[in-house]
Amino acid sequence: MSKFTVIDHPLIQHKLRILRDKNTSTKDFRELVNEIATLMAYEVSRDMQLEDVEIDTPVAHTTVKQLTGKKVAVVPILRAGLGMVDGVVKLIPAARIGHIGMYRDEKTLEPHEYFIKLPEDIEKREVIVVDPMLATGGSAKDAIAALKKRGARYIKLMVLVAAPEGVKAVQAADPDVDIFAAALDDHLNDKGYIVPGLGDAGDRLFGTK
Ligand SMILES: O=c1ccn([C@@H]2O[C@H](COP(=O)(O)O)[C@@H](O)[C@H]2O)c(=O)[nH]1
Ligand SMILES: O=P(O)(O)OP(=O)(O)O
Ligand SMILES: [Mg+2]
Repeated sequence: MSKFTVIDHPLIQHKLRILRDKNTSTKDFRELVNEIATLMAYEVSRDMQLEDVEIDTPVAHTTVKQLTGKKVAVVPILRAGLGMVDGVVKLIPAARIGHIGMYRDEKTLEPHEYFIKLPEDIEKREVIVVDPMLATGGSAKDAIAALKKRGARYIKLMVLVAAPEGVKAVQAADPDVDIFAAALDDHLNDKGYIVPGLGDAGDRLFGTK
């Protein structure tokens, strides 16, 4: 089974507290989503490979570490995942960006894919799928399936708020995909919203409701 990690750093928890508040403005919501994504990316990239290289400091010749290994692709699930991209790219500036457009049918809660565009060499890259909310898990599972169909092999899922139902669903479907969240909430309500959650992340990010 894949790993599920809650990154509960105090700064992340504090920023998430503001994000959840229904009175937080669209502007602040956007900024906070990016800030939390940056802080989470630090932990999500912890297992990146390093190699030894020799350099000269102004004082001595020495052996130090530098990044090696797989390059990264960040793949937001549209729309809401877009809000996390800049935050991750701030830490991993060479990352390529793919996009997967997905909306949830409000009644059935089934995800529907409407757009996909990925870096050509996606099979060689470590892929970080980003979406603020993991609710039923349907959107994440379909996004991961679409990535695997196109050859992606090294996939991580990074969300802000997860519901137990979504974690269970992704772990069952994709035991090779580690999941990182800033919080594990209580449950889903009958409309498929995470409780307590933060509402519809896409609408709050883009001010569409
Ligand atoms: O509280 C919520 C729950 C869901 N969303 C949006 O839906 C998808 C994830 O839903 P799944 O049921 O896991 O497919 C996610 O992309 C969000 O955009 C939400 O905003 N708030
Ligand atoms: O998953 P949805 O339907 O909430 O999509 P969006 O992220 O566009 O709000
Ligand atoms: Mg939405």
